[in-house]
Amino acid sequence: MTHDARQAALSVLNELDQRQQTLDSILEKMPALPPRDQRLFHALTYGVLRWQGRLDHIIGHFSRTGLSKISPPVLNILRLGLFQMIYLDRVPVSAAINTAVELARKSGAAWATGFVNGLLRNADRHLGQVSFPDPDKDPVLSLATAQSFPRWLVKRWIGRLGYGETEKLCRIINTIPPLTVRTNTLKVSRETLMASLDQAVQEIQPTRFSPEGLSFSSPAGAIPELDAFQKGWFQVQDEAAQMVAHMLDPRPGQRVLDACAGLGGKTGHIAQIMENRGEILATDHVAHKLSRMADEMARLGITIVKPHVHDLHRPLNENTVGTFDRILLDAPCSGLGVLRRNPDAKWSADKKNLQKYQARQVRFLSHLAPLLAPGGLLVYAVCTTEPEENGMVVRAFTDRHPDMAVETNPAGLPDAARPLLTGKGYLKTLPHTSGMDGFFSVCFRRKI
Ligand SMILES: C[S@@+](CC[C@H](N)C(=O)[O-])C[C@H]1O[C@@H](n2cnc3c(N)ncnc32)[C@H](O)[C@@H]1O
Repeated sequence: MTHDARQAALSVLNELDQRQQTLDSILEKMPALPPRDQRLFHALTYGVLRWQGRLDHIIGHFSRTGLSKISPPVLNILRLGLFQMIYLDRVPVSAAINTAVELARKSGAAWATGFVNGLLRNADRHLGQVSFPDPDKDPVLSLATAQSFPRWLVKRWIGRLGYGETEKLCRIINTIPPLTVRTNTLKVSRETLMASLDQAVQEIQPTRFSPEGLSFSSPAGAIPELDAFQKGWFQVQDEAAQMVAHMLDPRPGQRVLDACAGLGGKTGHIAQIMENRGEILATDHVAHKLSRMADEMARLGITIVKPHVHDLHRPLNENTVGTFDRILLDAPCSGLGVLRRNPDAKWSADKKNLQKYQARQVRFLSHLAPLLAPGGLLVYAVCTTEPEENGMVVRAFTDRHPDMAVETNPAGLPDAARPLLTGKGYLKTLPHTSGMDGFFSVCFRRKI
């Protein structure tokens, strides 16, 4: 991978076009660039993915060749150039165009150099002439184009939330999300952590709903380089995600199953609420995630977590793993509530198939229910607010498992977060109403 920020961003965008990996998984494998290049790389990659739909509309206005006929790498070069011209004040227009032309030259297609140069110079002179679809004539197309979202998603949101709210939601998803961390209360208090981070970050403040959270902007360096991180004083976690372990209400000394533990964001939180006493079986079907999770637990000073590779398409064997007082299913989902952090997911056609996610979630819940001790609690959480993955999963699950009842007033939830509960006991967050990621969680109690 090159050290040049623009070339690196282009490589990542081209790799995403192969549709086999997510942005997160590509970035994980990428060596870090020098800090200044890293910031520009980040701004370019995330910015282009956020604004891709709008950028394409503008490119379409100035191109005589239809977008589908432009080769994907050249289209990405145009998007990168245009993005810098429109959204990055600190990059002079001439630099945006010249570096795009240079990328085209290096791409090997001789014709592309003149095409990129001509189109971007034309766009610079006549940007004001680009018109956008009229919201009165076609609200879906208008919002989808202006705010850069796929039409199917805007149509679904306007149908459910109305035009005005959908516009607010789209606007906030296109902003850079706050950095939020959760204090590791096994090692430090939120106040001490806040004081220790004060010099290294800007605009630091305690979170409103979570008792352990802090949000801030502009850290001086990469998060893993901060002294407080190296001491294991916090984990990076959005405030909405910080609600989930509280919904589960784990107690010291209990047996807990974290069934989709991944890299251990919720596992660490559960362990700290349990005061690092008891046992957490942390399962996932990806072994290397669990080995990173184990390193993460060591950093946090947590000793009660046992990683266990398991594919939840099969039930866990009760004779081997036993029963649990608490079970968390932080389920794989469409992720449509976290598009602000994962803008590449906007453009994944796979996300349309919500029935596929729903069927998997109901199946996983059904495999976990028999492992819950009578009177025990099971939390189902997803980072999406689409009904197919929220209430419809709850109904399908409780229809099949009449012994499981929704806790309408979960005892572990902090008082400050109670206003986020619906009358049915669902905890729902949306970025445009609370500033948090779009999350859904619900707590079931086993009656017998
Ligand atoms: C939402 S993520 C979990 C995030 C994690 N709980 C956290 O807080 O950091 C969902 C997890 O489900 C896992 N997963 C997906 N399919 C699975 C399966 N068939 N069996 C077990 N785990 C699965 C994924 O590897 C992923 O880590």
